[in-house]
Amino acid sequence: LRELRSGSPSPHSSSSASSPAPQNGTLQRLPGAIIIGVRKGGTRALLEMLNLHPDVEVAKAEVHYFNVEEHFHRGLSWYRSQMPFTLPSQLTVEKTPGYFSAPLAPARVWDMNPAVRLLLIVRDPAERVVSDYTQVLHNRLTRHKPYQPLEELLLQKGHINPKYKALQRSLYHQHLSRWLEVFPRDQIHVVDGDALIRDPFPELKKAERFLLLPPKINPSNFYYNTTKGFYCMLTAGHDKCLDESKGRPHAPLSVQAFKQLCHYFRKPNKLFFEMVGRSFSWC
Ligand SMILES: Nc1ncnc2c1ncn2[C@@H]1O[C@H](COP(=O)(O)OS(=O)(=O)O)[C@@H](OP(=O)(O)O)[C@H]1O
Repeated sequence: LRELRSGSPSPHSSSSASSPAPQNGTLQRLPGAIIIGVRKGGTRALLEMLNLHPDVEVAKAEVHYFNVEEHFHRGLSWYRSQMPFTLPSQLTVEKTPGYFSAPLAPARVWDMNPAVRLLLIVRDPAERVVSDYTQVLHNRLTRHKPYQPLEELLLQKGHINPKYKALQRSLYHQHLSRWLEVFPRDQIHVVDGDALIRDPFPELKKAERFLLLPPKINPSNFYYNTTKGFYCMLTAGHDKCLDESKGRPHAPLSVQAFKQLCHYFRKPNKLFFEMVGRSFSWC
């Protein structure tokens, strides 16, 4: 438990677990838990909701340490400097959805701390593709860059184009198998992102248990915001919804193309269900 809380590095890593600059008895510590993905799975919602717990402090921005070479080569002291200040009893959590599909990330995370707890939040992979495209589209429109319609990227001569990056990011079994080459299954907790949208509290309870945290998150920490169309958070009189980049209207896709997408994911989903030992009611 102590190792989990302090995020102690493995004997192979060169730096110590906490920064040398204390602030009111607090230090910056390596994370004891990381939300590794998936992109557009609900990683921000999960991080902010875990942050409701008094024993949890989170890195506000995505750190991209294990998946971006330039960051990784800055070393663990740089990584630690991106973390919040915490007391020894608190758990530091960071989220970078890009870790999940980054080939070198599993071994690098293990080298940092083989006892680190990993959270993976998944969502219907077909919906995730549309969400992923919608985000890229939004970024391109904001920068006045040209863009292709989703259907053009997704289909080639009427068939699913397996080279489309957003599609590949939804092949959860492929990415998870790399993590399972390095980490034992029980060190990776799978969160149902669709369930988190419908009713966050039960998913948060399970995550709390997995992280060995005392049960402090309550149903009263959540309320459904009809304007936002999502659950928002309430703590100590503060009301917090995620920003407008979360829960955007999705880009249009024909019913036929969406059906093809669902069909395409049938086999990969089955492999993923076998890997995690549970199934999800995806399209
Ligand atoms: N409570 C609450 N409020 C708002 N949004 C919520 C919430 N819970 C889950 N979600 C879903 O989170 C999706 C975005 O996922 P991520 O945060 O992982 O996206 S990102 O990869 O960091 O860009 C986002 O996906 P889209 O709806 O496709 O935008 C949301 O559906």
